[in-house]
Amino acid sequence: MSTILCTRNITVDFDGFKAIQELNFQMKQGEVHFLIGPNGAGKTTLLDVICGKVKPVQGEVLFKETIDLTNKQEHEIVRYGVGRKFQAPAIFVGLTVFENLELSMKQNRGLLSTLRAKLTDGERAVIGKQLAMINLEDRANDKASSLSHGQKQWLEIGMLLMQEPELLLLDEPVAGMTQTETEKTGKLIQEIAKSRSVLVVDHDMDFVRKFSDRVTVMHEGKILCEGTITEVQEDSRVAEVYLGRRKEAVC
Ligand SMILES: Nc1ncnc2c1ncn2[C@@H]1O[C@H](COP(=O)(O)OP(=O)(O)OP(=O)(O)O)[C@@H](O)[C@H]1O
Repeated sequence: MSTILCTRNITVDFDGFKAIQELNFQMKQGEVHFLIGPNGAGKTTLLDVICGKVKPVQGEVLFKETIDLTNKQEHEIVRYGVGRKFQAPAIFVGLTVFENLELSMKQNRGLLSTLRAKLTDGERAVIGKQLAMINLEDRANDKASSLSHGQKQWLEIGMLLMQEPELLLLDEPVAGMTQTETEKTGKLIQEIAKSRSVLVVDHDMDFVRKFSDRVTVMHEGKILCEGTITEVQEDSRVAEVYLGRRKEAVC
């Protein structure tokens, strides 16, 4: 498997505080890779660096081994094939589920002209396929505002997928979800990873256990250890950094 993403010696400095320190991280193509670690470990900051929201003071981020994302703007990074989902869903609640997906497909037109333009059969089929993937086929014509919390998250994932990213970054995608929604989200991520790579930040250890291919544990801006979830859980350093904070999380 080739490497989809690799960071070399990344350091992020927030006014003298190093949120990430000389970090060398890599993930393989087609992997569901989880980033875990105690609060403040630097997980979200790493996603911010990959998507161009935060610029490191040193190091580089290589996408598909050759594209250096470090000096690219956020919108360019999206075009290169990196999609980022933030914790709060960024959907248009006044539009239908179908329209939200339609809008995501046609970024080069304005909002009104996109909604007035006639879709081709091919485009309808693409949206239909996406609706099935995110389990919202029967909600296509409902306003996004009427969806449950979990369904809104899936809709946003569907919107990101309309851009055909090769790497999808998900920040705590199951936060606030019911057990059933969490389970469906895990299955959706596994389905996505059949054709793309997915990097997920999450605290829900049952979720990580069930759906990760590989796990990286971060602590104080560095990588503490990496491996399968079983390997990571057996590492005494991991138990140590969680002690007194979320001991139960690694047991
Ligand atoms: N814009 C910023 N300015 C200053 N400090 C920041 C900024 N963003 C993050 N930090 C600090 O950097 C550290 C890493 O934050 P980050 O959000 O990446 O951690 P995290 O591992 O995602 O934590 P959590 O699990 O709580 O979300 C924290 O100490 C945080 O307070």
